[in-house]
Amino acid sequence: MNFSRLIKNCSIPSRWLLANNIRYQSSSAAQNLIQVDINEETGVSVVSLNRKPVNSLSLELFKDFCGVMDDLEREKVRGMVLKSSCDNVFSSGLDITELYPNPSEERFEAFWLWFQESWLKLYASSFPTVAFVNGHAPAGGCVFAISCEYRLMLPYYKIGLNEAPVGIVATEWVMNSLRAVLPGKNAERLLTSGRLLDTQEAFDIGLIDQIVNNEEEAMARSEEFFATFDNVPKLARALTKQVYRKNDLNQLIKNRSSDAKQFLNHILRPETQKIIGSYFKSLKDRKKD
Ligand SMILES: CCCCC/C=C\CCC/C=C/CC(=O)SCCNC(=O)CCNC(=O)[C@H](O)C(C)(C)COP(=O)(O)OP(=O)(O)OC[C@H]1O[C@@H](n2cnc3c(N)ncnc32)[C@H](O)[C@@H]1OP(=O)(O)O
Repeated sequence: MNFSRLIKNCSIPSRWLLANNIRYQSSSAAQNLIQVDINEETGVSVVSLNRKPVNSLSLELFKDFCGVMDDLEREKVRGMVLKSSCDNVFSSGLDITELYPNPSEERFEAFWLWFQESWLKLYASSFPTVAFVNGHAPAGGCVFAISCEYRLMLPYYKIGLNEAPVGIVATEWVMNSLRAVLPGKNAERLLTSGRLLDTQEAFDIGLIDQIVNNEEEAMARSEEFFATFDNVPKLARALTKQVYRKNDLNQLIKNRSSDAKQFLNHILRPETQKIIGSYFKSLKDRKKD
C-alpha cells in the first residue's frame, strides 16, 4: 500500500476546502460558540458546544467547529471529548431558522457546505473522538454523536434521527454514519420511523456505548477509551480509521455540490416549507401550553 499517497488522500482540510473555494475564518470569536479545554497532562481536549439555549447548529457554529478541529489536528491531541455546555441539550440539531422560511440560496449553500465540512473533519479526524451526550440529541445533534468513535450518554435524555417527521430526508452520508454504528435493520427502522430513543433504549440497540451518571464518570470512561490506543502508533491508528471510513467519506467528497443542491431543492419545496413551518410553530406553541 502506498502510504504517502494515502496520507495525501487523507489530508482533510486543504484539499476539501479548496475544492469548494471556502476557507476557515473564525466567524464569531466574541460569541464563543465553541469552548475548548486541553488538559496538558493527559493531552485530552474537551470541546463544548456553546450556542445557547439549545445548541442549534448554525453556519457560524459549523465554521467555528471546523476551525477548532483544525487546531486540534495541529496540536496533535491524544483524544477529544465532544459535549454541550447547554443545560439538558447536547444539540437540538440544525438551526431551523437556516431552513425556514425560504432561506436565500447563497446563505443556504454556505450553511450546507460548512455542515458537510464539519462532518468530514469529525468523521475522519486523526485523533480518537468520544461524544459525551449530556442532553437531548435529536437529528443533527445525533449526527455529531454518531460521527464520533465512542458514545457516552447521561440517563433520561433522547437521541435519534427524527428528520423524516420534520419533513427532511436524511442524506446518504448521514445514513452511512448511522449504518457504521448500528446493524442495518435497526438503522433503517430508526431513520424511517424518525423515533427518538431514550438513553436506555439507545444503549440496548447499541446506538450508544455506555450510560454514565455524571461528567466525572464520562471523563473517566473517555480516558479508558483513549488509553486503549496508547500502545498503537498514532499514524497507523489514524490511517486505519480513515481507510476504514473511506467509502463513507468518498461518497460525500465526490458529491458535495450535488448534495447541497439536492438539499436546497428539497428544502425550498412548498410542501417541505409547510411541514417545517408547522413543526417550528409547534415547538414555539409547546411553551405557551
Ligand atoms: C433531498 C436531500 C435531503 C438531504 C437531507 C440531509 C441531511 C439531514 C441530516 C441532518 C439533518 C438534520 C435536520 C435537523 O437537524 S432539523 C432540526 C431538528 N431538531 C429537532 O427536531 C429538535 C427540536 N427541538 C426540541 O425538540 C427541543 O427544543 C429540545 C432540543 C428537546 C429542547 O427542549 P427545551 O429544553 O424544552 O427547549 P425549547 O424547546 O424551549 O427550546 C428553546 C428555544 O430554542 C428553539 N429551538 C429548539 N430547537 C431548535 C432548532 N433546532 N432550531 C432553531 N430553534 C430551535 C425553541 O423554539 C425555543 O425558542 P423560543 O425560546 O423562541 O420559544
